[in-house]
Amino acid sequence: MDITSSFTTLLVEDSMSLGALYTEYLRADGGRVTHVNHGEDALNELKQWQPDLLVLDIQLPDMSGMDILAVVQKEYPDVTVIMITAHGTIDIAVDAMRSGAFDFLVKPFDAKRLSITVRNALKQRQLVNLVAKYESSLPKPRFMGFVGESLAMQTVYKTIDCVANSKASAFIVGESGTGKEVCANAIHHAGYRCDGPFVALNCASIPKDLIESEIFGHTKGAFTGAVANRDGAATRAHNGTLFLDEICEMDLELQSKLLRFIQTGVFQRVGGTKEEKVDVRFVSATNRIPWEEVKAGRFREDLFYRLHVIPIELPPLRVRGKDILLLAANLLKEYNKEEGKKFKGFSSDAKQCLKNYAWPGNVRQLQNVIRQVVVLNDGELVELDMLPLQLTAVETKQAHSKPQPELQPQNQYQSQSQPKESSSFMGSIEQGSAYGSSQQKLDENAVGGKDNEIEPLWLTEKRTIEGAIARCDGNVPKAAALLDISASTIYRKRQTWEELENSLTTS
Ligand SMILES: Nc1ncnc2c1ncn2[C@@H]1O[C@H](COP(=O)(O)OP(=O)(O)OP(=O)(O)O)[C@@H](O)[C@H]1O
Repeated sequence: MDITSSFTTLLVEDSMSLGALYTEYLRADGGRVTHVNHGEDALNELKQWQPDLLVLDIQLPDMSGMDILAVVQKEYPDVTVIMITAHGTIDIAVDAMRSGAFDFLVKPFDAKRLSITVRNALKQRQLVNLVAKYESSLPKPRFMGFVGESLAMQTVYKTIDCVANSKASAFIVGESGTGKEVCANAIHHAGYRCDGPFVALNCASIPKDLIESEIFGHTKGAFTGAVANRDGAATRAHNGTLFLDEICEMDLELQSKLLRFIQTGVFQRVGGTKEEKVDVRFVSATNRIPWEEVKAGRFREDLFYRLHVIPIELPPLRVRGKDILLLAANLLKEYNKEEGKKFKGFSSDAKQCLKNYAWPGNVRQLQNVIRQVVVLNDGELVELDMLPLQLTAVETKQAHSKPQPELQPQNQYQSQSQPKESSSFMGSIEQGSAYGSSQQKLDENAVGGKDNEIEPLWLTEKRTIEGAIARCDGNVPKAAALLDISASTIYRKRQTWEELENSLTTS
């Protein structure tokens, strides 16, 4: 293919006669040329369209070609610039190349000289485009805070790229710990709103009677404790992104107020009388199945359609193949650094175990496991017996068809190669006696005794979680934070326990 067969050029040359001459040269080479003779005109043209080549005289009546070059480098980096210089300004032309111009031509030059420079410039453009195309077709191992090169994650990255510059509402679904917040952040930072604020609001962790004021703000005296006017998330997110995490946990009454806000961008503070208008892009997330919530009457259908414009599904870690080891290796490196350890990698048994495990808590659980291994062990290679018992026990991907309980944050992570006393590095919640006895049962089972005392895992988990809530004086969000799970996970689990208990009493 002839690379010069069709290219567009903006020629900026103040001399009418030279402009006409260069236009003729460029057209003879196959270019479509627009000629202007003032810098201001050039900048106006560039606002309307971007040529393949900008052939730019350094000395212009109203400004220097260097000023235009600076604008092009910043705002239109894909435009290739060739500077035209008189003998006395060669030094400036050299500076121009340092600042990103492709080449320069010294006046006077003939058609042949111009043609060679243009061909070189077009050839370089073609190569740059080819490399960019090739690079974009390669799987990306990292993307805007994500680590992962599986096909499933490449699809997520592509979707984020496509939606980032749109104002359409995005709705992220995925199990707990799959990276929904990372995704919301990526959508914000990859788009034109990146210089604006990113405001995240966890609808599950804010008490019901405070959430309206958290979103819309309040006026002084609106309720007991409202000692001053306060901006809500809606105001703070103006010109940016409002991330509504755990949206399905939102109270139905508030859902209707949110619907109006989403439709109009207009809201009123709690206790206020004035309407305020903001420009906000909405990104929502849930680890529930949103349509099921609509069918169950817990999530308004009209709100669902407003928010669920661009759905993004984050795959669970267990279906992400080689991402498990890629993430594990990255985390090992990171935690090594933080903990001053020297691990270089994983033994093949350990790798196999990590790959086979079902990861019900997804990336967050993997983080916890690797952190635990690094804190509790020393050496160069992570061996199988350094992994928590839970991983080396029976649960495999095949056995795991739906989200399972999160890993317990304490002794269940106990490394088999370490003494028990060293296991409380996460010690935000002390070991409850019920939890302690269940660990004891596990240990007894490990040495082959008292099988009849083993209870279902969900009961152990329930005791641990309810114990943590009791220790936090009934504050579910606080307990969730200390257990390193989300509040909605607790609510979901409570529902499941209830169902299990009901089925046990009826059977
Ligand atoms: N692909 C990934 N690469 C690197 N880190 C990740 C990835 N996915 C998640 N993480 C990390 O895992 C942790 C959990 O991620 P995040 O909070 O975004 O999950 P989530 O789906 O919002 O969970 P939840 O529903 O429980 O709130 C964070 O520390 C995040 O940085």
